[in-house]
Amino acid sequence: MELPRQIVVGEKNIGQVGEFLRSLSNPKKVSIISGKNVKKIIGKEIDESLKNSKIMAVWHLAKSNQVKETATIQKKVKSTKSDIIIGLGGGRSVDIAKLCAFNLKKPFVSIPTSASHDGIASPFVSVRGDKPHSLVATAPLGVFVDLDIIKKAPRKLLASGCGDLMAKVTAVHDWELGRDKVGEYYGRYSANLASMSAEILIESAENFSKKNIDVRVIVEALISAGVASCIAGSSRPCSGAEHLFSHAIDHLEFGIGLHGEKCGIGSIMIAKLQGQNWKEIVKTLKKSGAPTTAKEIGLKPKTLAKAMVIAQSLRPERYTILKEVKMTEKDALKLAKTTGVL
Ligand SMILES: NC(=O)C1=CN([C@@H]2O[C@H](COP(=O)(O)OP(=O)(O)OC[C@H]3O[C@@H](n4cnc5c(N)ncnc54)[C@H](OP(=O)(O)O)[C@@H]3O)[C@@H](O)[C@H]2O)C=CC1
Ligand SMILES: O=C(CO)COP(=O)(O)O
Ligand SMILES: [Zn+2]
Repeated sequence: MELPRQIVVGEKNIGQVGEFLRSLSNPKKVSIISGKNVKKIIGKEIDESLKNSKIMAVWHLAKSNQVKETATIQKKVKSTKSDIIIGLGGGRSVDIAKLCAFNLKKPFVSIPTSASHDGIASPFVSVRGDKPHSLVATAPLGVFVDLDIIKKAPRKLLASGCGDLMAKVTAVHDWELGRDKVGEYYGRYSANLASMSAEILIESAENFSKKNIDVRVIVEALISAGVASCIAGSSRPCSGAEHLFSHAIDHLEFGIGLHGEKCGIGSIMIAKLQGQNWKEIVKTLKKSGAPTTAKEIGLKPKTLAKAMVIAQSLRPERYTILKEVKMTEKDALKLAKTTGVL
């Protein structure tokens, strides 16, 4: 089992990123994989901090995490002979850096600029191929968070992270089904850790308002969920049928909604199928500013229904509640209507 060695969650601390890297493994040269928006916002501060710590930085800007583009970036990163590979940004940049670091056998450092997903501290990379799935890569050696950057990021990204957290309610339930119905390995500790990340959000969201959202709680819960995956050795505690629903939407029509938005909406419907308290999920998502309807993310009823029908086939080996129901498009539409998703 591989776990992050050092996790720093601070406020207005981006200027200390150079010191953080020095204390971690004293690199001379680092490759930073990021996106153009993120570089524009914090590129200067990072360059300055690294310069002060006498670390040379090479930037690589990624537009997509498609296999071809990732391979091109990896080639460029390799040629720099960097000591550390940093993923700076949302899930896309963090994933690309994680994969490059793994393939090039270099340490990986995660510097999320949005709390939009739980890949921040996990060893997994979501891969876009014929059938979406996650690859085991490397857990980050270090995770460095500046909450001030995350607070200033578009609110939609934070809300997406809340959707990815609500997914743990249904993912852990599916894991229990796998244990009970097909004798699958079930790690109680990692399951409880993942459940706790969702429970903490459910409790905290009671006090959320538009102007007052506890960003630290959300970031810490996402990190804990990633650590739960490290301990489990798979994304099982964090990804169940609600993730399959999200992957199925991407499979049918790429570009709809953010990852966590789709997972959050999926968890409402999957919780209803599981006989869990789906209304509590809706309440928490609403309090967090996350979408609870298909319309809010531009998801058409037809795509929703098809996604629910094909979801389980995308990962047949992972037992979920969808194995226990014979889902038709008509059933899916009914489910979406009874839960207010449509
Ligand atoms: N490995 C894992 O376990 C997981 C991986 N994922 C993967 O992560 C990806 C989704 O991540 P997500 O974060 O939702 O989306 P993206 O990484 O695509 O980020 C969405 C947008 O937000 C921008 N952004 C990020 N931070 C800031 C900021 N502080 N201020 C302004 N803009 C900002 C990005 O800018 P820019 O263009 O500059 O990058 C980008 O345009 C998917 O590819 C998914 O497969 C999701 C969940 C788990
Ligand atoms: O998004 C994830 C966990 O939140 C990763 O899950 P997958 O293994 O389904 O890609
Ligand atoms: Zn997820």
